[in-house]
Amino acid sequence: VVHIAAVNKDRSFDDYQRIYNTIAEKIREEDEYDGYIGYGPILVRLGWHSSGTYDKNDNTGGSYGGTMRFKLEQSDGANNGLGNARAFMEPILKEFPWISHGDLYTLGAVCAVQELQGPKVKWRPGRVDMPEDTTPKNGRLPDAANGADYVRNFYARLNMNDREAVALTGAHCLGRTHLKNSGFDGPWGAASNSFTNEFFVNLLNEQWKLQKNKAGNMQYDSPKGYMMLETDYALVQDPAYLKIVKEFANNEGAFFKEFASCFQKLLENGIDYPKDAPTYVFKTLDEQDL
Ligand code: HEM
Ligand SMILES: Cc1cnc2ccccc2c1N
Repeated sequence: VVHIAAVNKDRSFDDYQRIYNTIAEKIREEDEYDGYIGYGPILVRLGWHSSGTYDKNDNTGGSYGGTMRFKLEQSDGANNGLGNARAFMEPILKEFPWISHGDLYTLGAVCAVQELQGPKVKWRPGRVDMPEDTTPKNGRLPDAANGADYVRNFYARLNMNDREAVALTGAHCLGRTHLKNSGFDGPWGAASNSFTNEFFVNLLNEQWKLQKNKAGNMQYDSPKGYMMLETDYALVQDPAYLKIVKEFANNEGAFFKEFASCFQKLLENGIDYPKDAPTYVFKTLDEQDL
């Protein structure tokens, strides 16, 4: 499968910055969502899950076709709860009908990372909505009840190495698990809407206890009420991963640099960009004094 980015000469940086600003202002406005976590974390998850179906072996899946808009993909249990993120995007699609779903879902994720004080993430337009029958089969998104070998294998399908895998998992500094979505519970109170290297600091510094939660699923809980998935905790069980976790826990800049590059790579997996395709770095609302 080949997905060529469509270069739309009628649209400029300002058009996309306007969509960025609309999303960013809506995140700022609707701050009460999910116990005042806000929509940032779930917008990051929407962009990530739109892209996480990619398979480097046949270049299928990924963000290009915007197939997250179809009910087949939405019915994948791993996507439970993302309807709230899609509902958030509905009015944006109405106001800017010229943007593809793939571009909007990935732009929303980049906007959320930046507005939550994370690193600048480069973004390129050109994804083209594909028909429903191009939707990949369910089952390509990862399952949390696994260890390091599974995690390494899963990320290899997305063409991500150990450093990229650890950096991407660092997005679990944001938001929380919801029993009704995934059968995992928490962190309570400690859920955050600031993009930092806290995930790695907590992983190393907290006392973790593997226990069955009230849905009967295994998760790691800490006395402070934090939680980690088994696939999170795998990052300190595997020596190669552990080395990188320590680096990122001690150097937030190194984490930000790696996240910025592999998040862009994740959102662009499977897409061929013509040499005249533009690359955008959006300004935050703060940088525009908005
Ligand atoms: C092995 C890989 C991964 C697994 C098994 C996994 C699993 C999960 C689970 C079970 C949840 C809770 C969903 C819910 O109950 O609402 C979650 C939430 C989340 N994930 Fe991951 N995840 C993985 C990788 C990633 C990556 C690569 C990113 C982004 C770069 C990411 C970003 C998020 C965010 C931001 C949330 C919070 C969403 C919210 O607060 O509503 N995750 N993840
Ligand atoms: C601290 C922490 C750990 N793991 C998570 C997994 C999914 C979503 C959020 C998480 C989170 N805030």
